Amino acid sequence: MASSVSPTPLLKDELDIVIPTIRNLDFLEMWRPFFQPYHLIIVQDGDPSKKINVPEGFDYELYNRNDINRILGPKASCISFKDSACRCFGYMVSKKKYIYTIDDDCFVAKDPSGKEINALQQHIKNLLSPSTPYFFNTLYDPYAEGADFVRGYPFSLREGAPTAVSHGLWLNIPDYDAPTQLVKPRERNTRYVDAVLTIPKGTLFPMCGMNLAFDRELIGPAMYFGLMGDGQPIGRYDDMWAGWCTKVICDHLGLGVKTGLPYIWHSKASNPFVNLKKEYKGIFWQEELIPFFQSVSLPKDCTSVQKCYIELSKQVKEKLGKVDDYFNKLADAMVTWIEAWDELNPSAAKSEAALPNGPAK
Ligand SMILES: O=c1ccn([C@@H]2O[C@H](COP(=O)(O)OP(=O)(O)O[C@H]3O[C@@H](CO)[C@H](O)[C@H]3O)[C@@H](O)[C@H]2O)c(=O)[nH]1
Ligand SMILES: [Mn+2]
Repeated sequence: MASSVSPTPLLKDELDIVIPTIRNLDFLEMWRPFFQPYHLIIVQDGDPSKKINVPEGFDYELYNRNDINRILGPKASCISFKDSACRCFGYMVSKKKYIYTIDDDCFVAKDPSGKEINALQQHIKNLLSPSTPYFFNTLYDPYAEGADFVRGYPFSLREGAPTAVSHGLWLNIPDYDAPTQLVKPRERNTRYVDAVLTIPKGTLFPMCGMNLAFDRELIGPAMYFGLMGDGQPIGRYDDMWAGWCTKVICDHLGLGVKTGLPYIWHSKASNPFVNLKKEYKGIFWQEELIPFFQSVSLPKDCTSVQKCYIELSKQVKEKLGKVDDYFNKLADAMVTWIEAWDELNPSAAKSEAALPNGPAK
C-alpha cells in the first residue's frame, strides 16, 4: 500500500524556515500556530542599519548584509543584494536537514472547506513521501491518503524515488511574469486544485521561491539563487535558475521534485513595470537557457550535488558565456557558492550522494 495514515511528524528540530525580507515581519502573527515551534532564519536585505521587528515568541537568527560580508568575506560576492535571491544565504548557514522558505507577503490560505491550510505540514508530508519521476501516476500522488498506484503502474517502480523538493502554489496573486501582470492586472488565482504531482524526469519547471521546501541534505548545494538585484542585468530569475539547476541534478541523482499542494495566500502584487525592467533580459535569454538545461548531461562520476553543480557551472560558462558575459560571471559565482557552502558545511562536503541513479536508462 502506497498511502500511509500515520500523523505527519513536526520535524521542529530538523527544519529551518528561511525568510528574505525588507519589511517588518508582522505576517508571522498569522503563521504563529504553524511556525512558532520552528527556528527562523531571517535574511534582511537592503540597508543593514534598518531595524527589522520580529514578533515576540519566535526563535530566530537574523542576518543582514554586514553579517553576510563578515561571514563569507570575499565569497559574499555570490549572494545577491537588493533582491529576494539573498534568501539562499539562509540555506547555507542552516544546520538542519529541511528548509522551508516563504515570502513575507504570503499568508495562511483556506481550503475549499474554509479550513486554514498548514502549508508547512503539507510540505513535510510531500518531502517525507517518495516521488514518481519515472512513470506518471494518473491518480496523482499515490502516497496520499485515499489514493494509490493505478492499474498498469509497474510494481518495480512503486517504491518511488526520494523527494528532494516540494513546490507549493499560491491563491490570490499568482506568480505571473511582468508582461502577463500588465495584460491581466486584476487576475486572481481562485482555483484550489487538490493535487500533488511529481514533475517527470527530463521535464523542467518554473520554480517559484515564494512557498518552497526542500531536503537540504539531498539537494541544498543546488539551491543557489544566482546573481540578481543590485549591479546585475537581471532580476526575478533567481528561483527559476535554482529550479532549472536543481531539476537537472535531481534527474541525474535519481531524486524527485513535487509541485501542487500546499497553497498560501499571496497578498501583494509587486510593481509590473519594475518587474518588467528586472525580467526584460530574462524573457529572451530563457529561450536559450531552456534548450541548454534540456540538453545538459552530467557524467556518471558526478555522484554528489557539489560535483554536479561544479560540472554544471563549467557547461554554463562554455555554452552560455557566448549568450552574454553575465553567464561567465554567474558560472564563477556558482563555484564561489559551492566553495562557501562547503566552507560553512565541512562535514556534508565530504558526503557522497548514496542514492541510486534511478532505474537503468
Ligand atoms: O529587494 C528585495 C525585494 C524583496 N525582498 C523580499 O523578497 C520577498 C519577495 O518580495 P515581493 O513579495 O515584494 O516580490 P514578488 O515579486 O512577489 O516575489 C516573488 O517573485 C520572485 C522574485 O524573485 C520570487 O519567486 C518571489 O519572491 C519578500 O519576502 C520581500 O521582503 C527582498 O529580500 N529584497
Ligand atoms: Mn510577493
